[in-house]
Amino acid sequence: MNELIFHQLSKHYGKRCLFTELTLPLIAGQCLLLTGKNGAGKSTLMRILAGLDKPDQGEIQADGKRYSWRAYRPQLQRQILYLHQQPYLFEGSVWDNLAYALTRGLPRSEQHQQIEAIADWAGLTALLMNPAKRLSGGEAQRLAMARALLRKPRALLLDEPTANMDQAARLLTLEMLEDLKRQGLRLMVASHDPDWFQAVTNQHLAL
Ligand SMILES: Nc1ncnc2c1ncn2[C@@H]1O[C@H](COP(=O)(O)OP(=O)(O)OP(=O)(O)O)[C@@H](O)[C@H]1O
Repeated sequence: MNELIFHQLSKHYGKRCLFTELTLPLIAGQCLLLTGKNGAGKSTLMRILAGLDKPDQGEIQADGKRYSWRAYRPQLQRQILYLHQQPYLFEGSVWDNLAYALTRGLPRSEQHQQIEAIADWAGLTALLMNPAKRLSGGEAQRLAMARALLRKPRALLLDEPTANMDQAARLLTLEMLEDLKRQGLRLMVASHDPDWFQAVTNQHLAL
């Protein structure tokens, strides 16, 4: 059993309702596309799923049991990673940023192997010793994805992942998302440009 379903999710700010009693399954190997106009609540919803913001109410059905959002919050923060469209990168090199995501106490050889493998996957090998803060928008987004994957999440939530990218970088991102689906990861993509993500989308939620 490998289920991860959100039930009865609601969020208001004052009198304004962003969403109410939403049911939302995150399915292994599938991508859910999230659309809605500016201010519709896409980022808020993703931050709630990742345990970063509180809903008014909500429950999680995970692996055969049902939990309140509050009780399951620590697991959400570990299992579901939210990537902002302008990823926060630490001072230091690309390598340092990747190393930061690895479990403490990992043998040095294992650490090197994991960093080199993920850098290769994300097309960052030639940039490993470069300062992370000097990466282009597309490179920074790929580093953020690679760093998140080293934490072995159950789901990755990407907020406008291709904003400010050129055509080649967008295509590369799509290929990476396809590959993550093949590996069985749950994906959610918030975008104002749904046509771009049509090929990787399995479900569509419009807020
Ligand atoms: N802490 C807060 N207090 C009050 N209102 C908030 C708070 N955080 C967000 N909002 C409001 O909630 C609404 C939803 O914001 P959110 O960022 O989730 O929208 P979005 O769909 O991601 O928008 P965009 O497409 O512009 O990124 C907005 O009107 C925003 O101003």
